[in-house]
Amino acid sequence: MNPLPHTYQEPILTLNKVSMQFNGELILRDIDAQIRNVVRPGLSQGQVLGFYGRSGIGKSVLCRIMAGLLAPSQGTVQVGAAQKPVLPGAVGFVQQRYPLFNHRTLHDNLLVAALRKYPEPEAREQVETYLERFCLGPHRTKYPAHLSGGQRQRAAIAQQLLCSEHLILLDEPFSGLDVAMIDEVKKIIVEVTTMHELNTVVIVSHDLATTTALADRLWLLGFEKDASGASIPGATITQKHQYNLAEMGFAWQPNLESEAEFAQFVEHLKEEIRGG
Ligand SMILES: Nc1ncnc2c1ncn2[C@@H]1O[C@H](COP(=O)(O)OP(=O)(O)OP(=O)(O)O)[C@@H](O)[C@H]1O
Repeated sequence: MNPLPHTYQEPILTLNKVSMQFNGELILRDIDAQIRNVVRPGLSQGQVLGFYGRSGIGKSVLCRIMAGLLAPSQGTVQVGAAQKPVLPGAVGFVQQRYPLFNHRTLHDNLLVAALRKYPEPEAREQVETYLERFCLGPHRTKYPAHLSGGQRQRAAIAQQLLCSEHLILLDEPFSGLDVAMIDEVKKIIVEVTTMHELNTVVIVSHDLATTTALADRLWLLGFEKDASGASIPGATITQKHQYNLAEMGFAWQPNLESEAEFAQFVEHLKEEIRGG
């Protein structure tokens, strides 16, 4: 497919020789990868990274490292336009259970998050903006236990965006959702990326078609092979497995999922994941 016009500016997330081992077992090895600010003429366009790999390969470990919640054994993670070393709280992390404070209303959950980043009057304004844009206004006085799964998820995404610096990781955002809810979450992700051009969403998912259709870049975590064909310990993201979907013509295209070329690419990804 024909790529849509775009250019790249400053780096937003840089992994520099990141390795991780637990008790002598090498889980991640020498990961060098980067997300840059993508700019489309006349549009406010954030970045969406799809992040894949076989179950148990180290995706959650790398997410915790990218979120500053776990220090790598070696290497560095730099975030933001200033490319500072990541600190806990700088990167939003929406985990599968969408943790919210149960004893606070939806509005107050968002306000607590916003007050971590903004002074009070601005924090309240930001909360109102997010309640409206994520269609949560009518539920503002409800407690988390009284929200639907989709509402909780939207609230958790809003909460993390309110207190983080543009970068947000979503762990399996489509799992366990019906088709209507998947459409809702897709809309929210597009909404997030059009709110600010530095907004960057990292989606960790086993739902390759849905995630790839939303993404402009993919990282695939896998094992490299040695000359004898045996896997080298420690999963990594090779250059070959850092797909630039914008340049391949697979980014920002409407109805991408119904295109034969796209379906073939998703099959290719499945093969690479099986092989890796
Ligand atoms: N704190 C820890 N101590 C020891 N080993 C750990 C620790 N955390 C993770 N691991 C190991 O690291 C490996 C990668 O785990 P991780 O949860 O990152 O996999 P994953 O790719 O996210 O899997 P899934 O897709 O099934 O969620 C596993 O073998 C796991 O047992």
